[in-house]
Amino acid sequence: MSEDGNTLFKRRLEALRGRFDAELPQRLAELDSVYEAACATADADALQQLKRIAHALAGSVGNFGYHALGQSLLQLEREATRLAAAPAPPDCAPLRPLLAAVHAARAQAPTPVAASADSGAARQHAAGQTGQALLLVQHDAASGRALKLQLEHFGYRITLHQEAAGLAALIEQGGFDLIVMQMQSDEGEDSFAGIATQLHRTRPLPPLVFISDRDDFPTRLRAVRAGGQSFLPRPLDIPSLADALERLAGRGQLEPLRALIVDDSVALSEYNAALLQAAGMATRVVNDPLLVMPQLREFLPDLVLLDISMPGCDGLELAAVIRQHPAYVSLPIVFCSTEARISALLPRILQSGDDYLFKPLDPALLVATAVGRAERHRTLRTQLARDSLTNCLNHTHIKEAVHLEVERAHRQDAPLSVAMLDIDHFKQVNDRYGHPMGDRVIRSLGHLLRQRLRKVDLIGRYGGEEFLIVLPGTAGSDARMLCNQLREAFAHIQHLWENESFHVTFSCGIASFPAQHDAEALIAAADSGVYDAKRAGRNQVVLRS
Ligand SMILES: Nc1nc2c(ncn2[C@@H]2O[C@H](COP(=O)(O)OP(=O)(O)OP(=O)(O)O)[C@@H](O)[C@H]2O)c(=O)[nH]1
Repeated sequence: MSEDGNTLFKRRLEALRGRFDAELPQRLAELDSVYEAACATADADALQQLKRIAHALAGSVGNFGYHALGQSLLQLEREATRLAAAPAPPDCAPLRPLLAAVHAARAQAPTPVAASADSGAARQHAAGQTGQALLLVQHDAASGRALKLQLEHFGYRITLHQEAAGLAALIEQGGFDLIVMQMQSDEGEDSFAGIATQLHRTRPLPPLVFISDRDDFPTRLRAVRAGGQSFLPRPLDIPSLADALERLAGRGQLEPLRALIVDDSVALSEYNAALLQAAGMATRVVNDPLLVMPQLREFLPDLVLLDISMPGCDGLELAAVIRQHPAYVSLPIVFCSTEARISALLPRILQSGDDYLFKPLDPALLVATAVGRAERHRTLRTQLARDSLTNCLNHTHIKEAVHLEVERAHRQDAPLSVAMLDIDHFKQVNDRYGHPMGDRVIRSLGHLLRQRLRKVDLIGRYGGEEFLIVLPGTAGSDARMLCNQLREAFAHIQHLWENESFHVTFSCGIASFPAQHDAEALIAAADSGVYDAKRAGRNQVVLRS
């Protein structure tokens, strides 16, 4: 985390503690009054309630620095558990000194809240961004400008640099996500690569791709020694370069991991959310276990962090209900509770959960566990949901995404557009240049869409040479403008085959919610828009009303 990020994070935790401090007197007063009721009625149910409140508080206070208070609450909980299990009407007298100890511990000043969740294991999950910054180092002005233009079609923000002078300073100054560098220039063999080699010895460079006029072993070795992670010989195939850049930047994994936090304590769940957000995760908090199922469906978490002790439905019961749904059979569930409770329930916890953490939660352990589990789940789910040629969602999953987004648009009363893109005269591409070249053209369109669309947009390969994109919050007229930009960018991409280069276009149909009211109607209308665009001459966008 950067200095600023860390300061902001600390401030946020302090603010959460401020809220927790403000709520604490009321929670302790509630404990007192349940204790009074338990004494007056000698009722085991009242003792159970006392136990539950002490347990919930013990789980939260430690995270806000009240360690002595947490310990005294645990002792109170233990004693209440013992008394509630006694066969005779319970005698509350042994609880009085323990309750007094709770109030005494409350008077002790808390220790500062955890400063940072950063640790070796707490890796920042790369944040997504459109328009990655790319440094293009090309000696030859004309080919540099042409390459700049081609890469801009894919959505990269390009800085073109043409001389050895100033190159080291430019790279050292930073701010580039990727570097594409020509190996040879007329200033001498490897003049650029020599600079990269010097820099590479002293610091990590951004992912670096070399382009070379020569393709022999010594040249490739020099590229490796200069820190090059990819090497492409000329004549340069632009989609292959774009593929290499996407692979190096790991764009397939840029969407943040999602954690659903289920805990009846508002303060504790927000605290945990702040820790996970600081580690790059997107979070959603649910304080009422009965509201979890719709949130699972809408938020599609990569992990559920589940408190065990909750009123109405405890964490173990909730996990069992979640597992009844085939879609959530492999969703990681991490339970949280106090050590004594986890130890007692371990067999049941391991039956429906994947891991468990003791409260108060250790921030670094929480982050490491959550990120690690969520990352594995995401990788697995991605492999199942993605089309292997393009790395876009496959047919089933993009259709499912349309259904989910239509539901969301209904709920939020927000616009939504879907667009079907169908490559023009694709049979001719295959017939003339061969099937593998056709595959590369399909991949380049998938790549362009990933680069140019927002993170919230969904991209799927609907059929052979057909893509379906889902644009939440986007009205039809805006979608038409966007698809026309995509259409022009794609039409400008130069595909290279042997010594020939060629261009390909697509036709596009758009349909929007609420004019089309359900997912099937949207897809059908977008499809008929494609049909109209083809009939009108191809390489155009048709918006169906
Ligand atoms: N290379 C490649 N070709 C594919 C793939 N899937 C489908 N195709 C081919 O895509 C072509 C689609 O052809 P058509 O549906 O006749 O349409 P078109 O030639 O694109 O013509 P219009 O859509 O009318 O512009 C067929 O030749 C399919 O074999 C694929 O994964 N890779």
